[in-house]
Amino acid sequence: MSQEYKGKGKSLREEGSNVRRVSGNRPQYMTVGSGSTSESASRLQALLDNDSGYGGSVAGDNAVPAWNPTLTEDRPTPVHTPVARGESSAAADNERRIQASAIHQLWYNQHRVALARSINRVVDMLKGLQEENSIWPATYPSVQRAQTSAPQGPDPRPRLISQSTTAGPESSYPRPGLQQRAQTWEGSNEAESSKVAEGRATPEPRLISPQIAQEFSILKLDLKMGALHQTELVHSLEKNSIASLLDGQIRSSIKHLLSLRERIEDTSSKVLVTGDLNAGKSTFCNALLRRKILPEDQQPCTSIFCEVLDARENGGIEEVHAVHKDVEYNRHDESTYDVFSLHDLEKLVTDNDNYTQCKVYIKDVRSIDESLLNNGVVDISIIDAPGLNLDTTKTTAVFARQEEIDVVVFVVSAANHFTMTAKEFIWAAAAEKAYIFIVVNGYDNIRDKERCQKMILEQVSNLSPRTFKESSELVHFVSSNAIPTGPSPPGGNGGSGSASGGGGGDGPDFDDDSDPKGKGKGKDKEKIRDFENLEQSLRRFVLEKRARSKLAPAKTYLLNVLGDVHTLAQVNLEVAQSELDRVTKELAELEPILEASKKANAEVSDDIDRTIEDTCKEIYNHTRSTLASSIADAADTDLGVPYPGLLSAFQYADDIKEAILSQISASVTDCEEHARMKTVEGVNSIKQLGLLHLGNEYTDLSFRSDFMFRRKRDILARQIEIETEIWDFFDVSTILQQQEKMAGTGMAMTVATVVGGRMVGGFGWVDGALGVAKIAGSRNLRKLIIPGAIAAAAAAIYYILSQIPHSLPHRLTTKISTQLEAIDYVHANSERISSSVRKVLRTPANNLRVGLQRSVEQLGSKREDTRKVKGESELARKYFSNLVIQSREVRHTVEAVDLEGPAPGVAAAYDS
Ligand SMILES: Nc1nc2c(ncn2[C@@H]2O[C@H](COP(=O)(O)OP(=O)(O)OP(=O)(O)O)[C@@H](O)[C@H]2O)c(=O)[nH]1
Repeated sequence: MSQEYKGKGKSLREEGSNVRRVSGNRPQYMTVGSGSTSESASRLQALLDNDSGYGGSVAGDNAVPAWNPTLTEDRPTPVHTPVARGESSAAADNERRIQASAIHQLWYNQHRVALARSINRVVDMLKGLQEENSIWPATYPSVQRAQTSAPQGPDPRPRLISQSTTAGPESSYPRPGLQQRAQTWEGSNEAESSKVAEGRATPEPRLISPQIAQEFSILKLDLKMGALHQTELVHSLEKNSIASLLDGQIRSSIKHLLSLRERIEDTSSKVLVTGDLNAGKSTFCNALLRRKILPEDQQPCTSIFCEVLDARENGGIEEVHAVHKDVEYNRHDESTYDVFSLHDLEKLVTDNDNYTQCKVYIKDVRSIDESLLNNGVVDISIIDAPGLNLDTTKTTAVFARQEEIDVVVFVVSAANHFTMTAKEFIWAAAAEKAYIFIVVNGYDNIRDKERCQKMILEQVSNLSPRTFKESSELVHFVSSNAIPTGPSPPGGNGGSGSASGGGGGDGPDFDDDSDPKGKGKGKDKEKIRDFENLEQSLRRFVLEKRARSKLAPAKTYLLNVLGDVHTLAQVNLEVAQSELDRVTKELAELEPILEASKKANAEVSDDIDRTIEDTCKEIYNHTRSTLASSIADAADTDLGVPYPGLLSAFQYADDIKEAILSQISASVTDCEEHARMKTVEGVNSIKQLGLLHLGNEYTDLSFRSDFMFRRKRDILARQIEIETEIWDFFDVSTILQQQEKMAGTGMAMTVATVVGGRMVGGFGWVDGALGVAKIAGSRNLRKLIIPGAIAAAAAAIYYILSQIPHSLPHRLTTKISTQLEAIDYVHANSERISSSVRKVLRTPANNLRVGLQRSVEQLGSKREDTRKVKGESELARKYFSNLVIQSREVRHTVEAVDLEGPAPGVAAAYDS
């Protein structure tokens, strides 16, 4: 950094050469010296040369950008007008001034740097806040009201920020210029309709007390919409909308901070001279310049702002630049202004439609320790504003608030005191400028001077208490027209070498190069002395107290913005913390639920499988056994088919067949009915599982059991095709079976049985016949043999035919059973029924599985979301807790910049 100051060191080492250094576009300053600068003064000056403004402690601190290397250019050694004093006393005076000036500059630099560094930190802070706000939309505190209307039930959102925690001393430190705002808020709060309060049903989780909300000054969200109260508006907005509004406020705050930094780095100061119409503002400016530059008239004449600057800033050329409307003045761009000579000024300022302001470059005729413009310390320009009236009050007030205006000099007519417009202006300006320099002009017109002073001061105490506190320095009673002025520009107003005596008519008449101090007599002398006093005070005010005028706005703004940032950080820290607590709790609850859900998912899946398998197995077995026994017992059951007799035996066989088949079919239907019932049970048990594990999230599917087994009824008749054969009617085994059954039941053996049995049994019957023959004798036997045989045969035939109703069903059943076996009927049907059930059960089962899976997935993604929120909240908490600390630190630094105390150095130089 020291390199940046090489140039300066050189310029100051050239001290004594008494030449003005010209470097580039920078305003030029005189680097002068008496040649008799003492060692201590040189040391101080050298110290100043090397003073980067940061002191030794901050070498290498990258956070602070390099200053303009011309830092010390605004504090060269003042040159002095030789006075008629002893040479040694003049030299001592000179040295004292050099030292004082240097000390003052060191003091000034120190504060300036502290503030500039704080501005940098706050800008970084705000940029960080902006970034954070885009990731984690910051909460803007709302006013806490209608607490009683807040529901008492469980609130899933973070807890309220209690008034006691946020309204502590940390957050409510005094900040400048907030009184009015606080009143406005209080009034509006009271006026809030209960309807609106009721309408806001949702309790806002991040509330702070109205006091804190009122304190927002810089980052206050300015919403002007309809009749809704501002707080209501903020409240009714989405969090993201608030965040984007806040982003806008931060952005404009950063912009303002950067312009403030530019301003405090700017070495020049602007003095705005304003006041009532015809109060003598132009006369006062001319008196300050000791030249009749600005037109004076008994009628209001100044209609535009005239900024008087040192001609050195315009290459030493005296001229007027009339700035075009709606363009920004740039001296190097002639399209932004028109050039006029000084004597055109009168016309320019009185009758003007084309220009908004004039830049008047003049050569300063005064010496460096007398002149305000050319004071050797800082570039000063004087702005003569139009007289205030209802039209111009606002414009001028806006102008006065412009950042580059350091000092407002208010000219008030001693005869008129403060008019209403004057009061309005001062009130408005007081918000921005802590102090106003008041010139009570035309004092020569006042007879009872004491009374005038008393009344004016009383008014000042009401208008600007701080100015009143320093009224000896800031309120001056003068007669500007009594000050002798130099020659006016060629063709301009005023006369060469004569004082302006237009108003009072008692102005002294001095020669140009004569010493007015020496020639003024009596009252005039007094007036001149008063004016010189004013000049010294004004110099002090501008030069010495420029720390206040230039640095105070930066300090004020910094304190305000830091206060806002601090409050925002505190509120958001609490919000982030409660958010973190909430999600941590939520996560702690969620994790086991998720795990249980995963486990349940697997278990339920097994349960479902088991239910389906068990049901199907049971149905299969049941069907199989039912059908098997139904087929086997078909012949023995009452088929309900009456035997129509031998003639219809074949029809009878067909009927029997049909009856057997329909019996089997009926049995199948029974099995299906059973399966249906079991399916309903299965579906219900799956539903129970669903309700158990998914609760309300379970979506039940409507199940229509009557839709099951609808197609199939005549399948069996088509499958079985049995031809009735003759032998089916004579089923011997059935007959024998029948016989055995009868024997078993104790019935007597009939001949036919014996005969039939033997006959059917083989040739054994011959033996039987022989046996009978032996008993009956052979002759008799021979007689009996033929009819006997016929009878026996007839009996046997009869018997056999009579057995058809018994034997036929068995025979047919056997045949059907054989065919059914061949087509694996029992298994096929059992399989059909059970697989149909399986299919039906799979639908709710899959539905439940999907539901369970979805539930697990939802829980999983909820956990992910919660984890994300937790991560973000953690970062936000860290960020805001750092911000709380940082903003507090910077605030302490800014508070330590004491602009109120007496500025060291210069006072000693000018007090003498
Ligand atoms: N008696 C007396 N007359 C003064 C004094 N100062 C100014 N005047 C006169 O008052 C009249 C108005 O002075 P200006 O300087 O033009 O007033 P102004 O405030 O600049 O006027 P506008 O800018 O047009 O509002 C002139 O005639 C001045 O001579 C003073 O101290 N005493």
